[in-house]
Formats: sequence, structure tokens, C-alpha cells
Amino acid sequence: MTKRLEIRNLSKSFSGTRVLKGVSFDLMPGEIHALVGENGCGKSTFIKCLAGVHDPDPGASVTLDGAALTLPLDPARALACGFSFIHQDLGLIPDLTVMDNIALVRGFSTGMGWRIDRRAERLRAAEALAAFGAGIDPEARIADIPQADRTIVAIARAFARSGRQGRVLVLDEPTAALPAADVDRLFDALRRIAAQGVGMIYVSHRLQEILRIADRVTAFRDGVNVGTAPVAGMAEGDLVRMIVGRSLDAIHPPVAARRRPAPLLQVRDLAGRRNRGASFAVGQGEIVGLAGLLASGRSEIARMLFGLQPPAGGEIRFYGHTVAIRGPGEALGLGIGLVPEDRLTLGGFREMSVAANISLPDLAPFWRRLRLRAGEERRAMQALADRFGVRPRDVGARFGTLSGGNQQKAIIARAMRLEPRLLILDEPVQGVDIGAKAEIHDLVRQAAARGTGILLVDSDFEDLARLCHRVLVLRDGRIAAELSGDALTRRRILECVFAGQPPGAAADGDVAA
Ligand SMILES: Nc1ncnc2c1ncn2[C@@H]1O[C@H](COP(=O)(O)OP(=O)(O)OP(=O)(O)O)[C@@H](O)[C@H]1O
Repeated sequence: MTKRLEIRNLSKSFSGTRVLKGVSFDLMPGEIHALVGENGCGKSTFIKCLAGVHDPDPGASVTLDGAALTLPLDPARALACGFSFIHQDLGLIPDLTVMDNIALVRGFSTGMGWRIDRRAERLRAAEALAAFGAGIDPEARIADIPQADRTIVAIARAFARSGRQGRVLVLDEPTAALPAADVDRLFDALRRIAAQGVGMIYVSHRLQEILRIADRVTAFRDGVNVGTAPVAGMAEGDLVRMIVGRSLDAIHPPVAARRRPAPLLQVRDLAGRRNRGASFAVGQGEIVGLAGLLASGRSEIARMLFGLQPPAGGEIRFYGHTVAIRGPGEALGLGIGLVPEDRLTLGGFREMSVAANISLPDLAPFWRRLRLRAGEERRAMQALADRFGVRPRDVGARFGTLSGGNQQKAIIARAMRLEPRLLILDEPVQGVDIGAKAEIHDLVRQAAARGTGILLVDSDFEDLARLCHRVLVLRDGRIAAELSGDALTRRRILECVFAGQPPGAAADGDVAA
């Protein structure tokens, strides 16, 4: 069979540094080919070369269905060739309907007098969606449909835009924001698309999902393809060895149960837009998890405690004193740190250096006699970035040039540098590779061992069960369950999160993790 895509000797350098080093890769029609590797190994750069965003170094060749493509590509030509790219930010307009979102990219059908022909539009959208078998209503608003369906609409829109059935679909962490039940729905749609002959490159750090959906997997390490293998018969450990070159079995010891510690944070009847009265406490040195479905109000609690959203009611006590936290400055002043869920808008400053991003909230230690000791600041930030494994090892680099996972590590370094008394982590290992995840978890444990109280929002229930002393399950705006000791298992968290959901929603292996 002719290969759908055959890439040979693909290299890419930035200012003389080679980040892709002669990569070869191939994709068959109808194949789902996972691309894995540690943060910064070059996955996004590889994809951007195919998308025509980056020009590869001379010497590469790309063949599509047996025909050689002239390099470099540009975005319009990549699209015309039948490449479609689905990024984590789907780029849909939530207030518009499904059909308007699709029509926006390929132009509206017009009838007499150039009026938009809604019936024709509806038909075209229904046609574009039919291939996915998801039964999505073209007239539904994007904001009102499940997360998985939004991804499906984004794929239908990408295919509609390329004006022909897509030949290569590239998905970048498509399940990152999906609740558990939605993952299966998306996977069903992906299998249907594959059955029609579309080849897929599927970038993800979620190894369990790769084992479920992919036919083959390729691992990159430091810009080099270190292996391609069929997924059938593989276990998670095999994937880990492919990615990091060794086994990580010993890195995740479960946290021992502990006696109730001295209270640090006490929250009573905290209400917001989603929360209808949450009451809980976090003790010194305690790691408390918050579990729930997407939009269950977990992140809202994080925002209210960090002063990013005023509570609609309730009381927050910190070290026994009632406090009003009117902004992040006041939160920081109290000793509350946050690693936000959305690192792109709330997290880092892309144009500033990595060092400046880490040191920003507190430069005081480096001011002496009215002068900022820049060299000293940079050395201290370098040491910190090294401790958190930020790559590349140059804190003078622009933050925006770091890979997604390394940006996340830098933001965690920034929050932990201030040694907060309460550290709120909202999806801290999202987009972070398996080795770095183990390191971040170790750092969280170490911070707790020094007495920091940790409030952890995480969609990976396995991680919550391993890392936390207690897990609070949010449902319908309230804390529906509290799990600790022997009851604190992934299975039990799943059951509590999905209680009241349709039967089967909490089936084992159904979690977005
Ligand atoms: N525009 C750029 N300028 C300089 N260096 C860059 C640029 N874009 C990427 N890099 C570097 O290229 C390397 C590969 O980054 P890339 O984003 O491809 O990694 P990745 O495998 O996608 O990582 P992640 O899993 O964290 O998303 C990194 O060291 C990154 O800092």
C-alpha cells in the first residue's frame, strides 16, 4: 500500500540550535499514529514544519500519497494538500451555532439577493458532520454541546476548509480538556474517520489513551526519532521505556495516611457562579485534592481563593482569621500561591525571559542600594529552573519559545519559589511529560513535608489517589464526598464523581487520564 505520508531527514534549527535532528516518520492511510516524547523533544516543531509554520532545514523530503512535496510548505499549501490540524484551542466561537462555525471558514451559501440560505447551510453542515456519526445538531450553539462534540465540529470544519476529504489529520492533545465520558465519544468519531482512510498523527502525553486508540507509536527524544512500534500488545511500561529510555516504576510511591494536621485554611459555605456552598479545610502539610467533572466548580474555588473572582457568599479563614481576598496581590501577601489552569492567559509572559517570568512576583531579594542585581537574579533563577528541570537550560531564553510542558514547569517554579503557605495547583501536570510529572509530584510532596498546605485540582484520578491525603469530590456545586485512607482509590473517586450520572459513565477505564 502506498504510504500516506513519508518524511525523511527532517531537521529544524532555531538560531543555530538543532531541535529536530534528521527525523524520519511515516503514516499509512487509515492509521492512527501516536507521537510521544518528553517536553521539548520536538513534537510541536515537527508538526509546525508540516503545517508550514516553520521552514525545515534544507535536506528534508516529504512525500504525500507517493508524490513529493516541494519544501518548505506554507499554511495555505499544507491545507490544499489535505493536511488538517486540530490544536488544543479549537478556535470555535462559542456563541455561534455549529453550522455558522463551519460556514465561517468556507463561506456562507447565499440564495436570491445574496441572503444567506439557512436551509442550504444547515444541509451542508449536516453533510460535513455525517462522517463522524455523532448526531450533532447543526443548529446547536457551540457553548451548549459537549466538549467532545466541539472537537468533532473543529475536525469537520478543518476538513470543510481544506475543500476535500482530509488526508492527514494532526491532533495535538485532543483530550486535554475532555471529561472522562467524552473521551470515548471522541474516540468513536476518530475511529470512523480512520476507517474512511484518513491518516492521523496523534500527539499526547496520556499513555493509557494511546494504548486504546493508536495503531502505532513513535517516540522522539531530544529531536531524534528513537523508535516506532505497533501498539498492539504494549503495556504502559513499554511506552514509558520508549519515551524516557528507562522504567519509572519506583518514582510514584503512594502517600502515607496521616493524622489530622493543624488547620491552615478553613472555608465555609463558599459560593460562586458554580459553587453553591462548599465547606472544607486544608491543614499544614496536607495535600487535599479536588475532584469533579469539568465545570463542577473546581477551578472556581481556586480562583476565589486567589482573589481572581469575588465569592458570592461564604467565609474564608486563614490561620483562624477571617480574610477577604480581593486580588492576587492580597492572596500573595497572605502566602497563597496559584499555578493557574490556563497558563497561556493567566500564566506566563511570552515576550519576557524565562528568568523574568520566574522572578516576577518578588524581585525584592535582588534590589540593593537602589539597584537591581541582574546577574544575581539570573543565577538564582537558573538554579531554580534547573531544580524544576526546565529545558532548554538557558533562563535568558524567551518564555514563548519554550515547549508547552517546559512553560508549565517554569510557572510551577515561580509559584513554589515564594514558599507559599497554601499552594493551589490547578491541573499542574497538564501537557507535562511522564518524567517531569514524577518530578513535579515529588516537589509537591517535598513542599507539603515542609508544611505547605496544598490544594490540588487534577482530572487524573489515579494521580489524585496517589498524591493526596484527602480528596474532596465536587458535584452539583457542593462537596458530595470526602475520601481518605483505604477509601481513597481511583475507582472510588470515579464512582463519587459520576454518582447520579447515566449508568456506565463511571466504567473502569473511562476516565480522561
Ligand atoms: N520559536 C522558537 N525559537 C527557539 N526555540 C524554539 C522555538 N520553538 C521551539 N523551540 C525549542 O525547540 C525545542 C522543541 O520544542 P517543541 O515545542 O517542539 O517540544 P514538544 O515536544 O512539543 O514539547 P511539549 O510536550 O512540552 O509540548 C524546545 O527546546 C523549544 O524550546
